[in-house]
Amino acid sequence: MSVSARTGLVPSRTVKLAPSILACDFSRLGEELSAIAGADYAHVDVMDGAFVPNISFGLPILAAARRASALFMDVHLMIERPERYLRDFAEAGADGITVHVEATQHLHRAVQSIRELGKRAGVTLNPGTSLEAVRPVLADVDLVLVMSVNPGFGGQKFLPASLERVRTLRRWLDELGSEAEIEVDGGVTPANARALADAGATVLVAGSAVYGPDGGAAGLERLRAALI
Ligand SMILES: O=C(CO)[C@H](O)[C@H](O)COP(=O)(O)O
Repeated sequence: MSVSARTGLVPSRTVKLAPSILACDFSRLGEELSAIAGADYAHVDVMDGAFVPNISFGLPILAAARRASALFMDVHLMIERPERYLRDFAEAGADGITVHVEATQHLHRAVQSIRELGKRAGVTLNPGTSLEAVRPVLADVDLVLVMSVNPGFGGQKFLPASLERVRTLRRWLDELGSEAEIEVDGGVTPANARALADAGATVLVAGSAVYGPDGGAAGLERLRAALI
């Protein structure tokens, strides 16, 4: 394994890359998914216009992506009361489903339902929400997603306080002996990818840093290079 140019240390964890299809050209969804075939996950951002001030897409687009690609579909539900739709998203092709702590009154039940559907269960929280909100379910989840922008839009600037949040979560998970992933989403670029990995992130989501304005996913290799 390579030595980090920034820290001089050997990273102990492999970092996965999860391009967000929110930034792709939807008129060419199949090609845009093929362009990221070398990634680890396809990140699928579902927004309802209520939990976040934007509407992205829903079940039919996930089902189309599922038909077009064998990639792991990493579905991030930015919707209110996600428990209403967990089965639908599982049946439409999700491999992992992540719900917001702010969007449900029954977090354990939502996580349990995702696992009962045979899917990887994730929880996430907005940048302004205390990390303590996820602590009660840490032993029961497969992934914690740290939002490093306020959710709702791609192309926003990374919030630097997210790095400390990743470090704290990594400590809490290590104390529990948990193998859960720590995923980071929002404003991830080659300039901050290495620091996030060193802080303990194991999955990096990136939209605008992967997909170019004219399509294609040249940014994927730039991100990978930044992690060497
Ligand atoms: O969840 C999201 C927005 O709510 C997006 O996945 C995220 O913002 C990625 O986009 P970018 O890499 O362009 O910041």
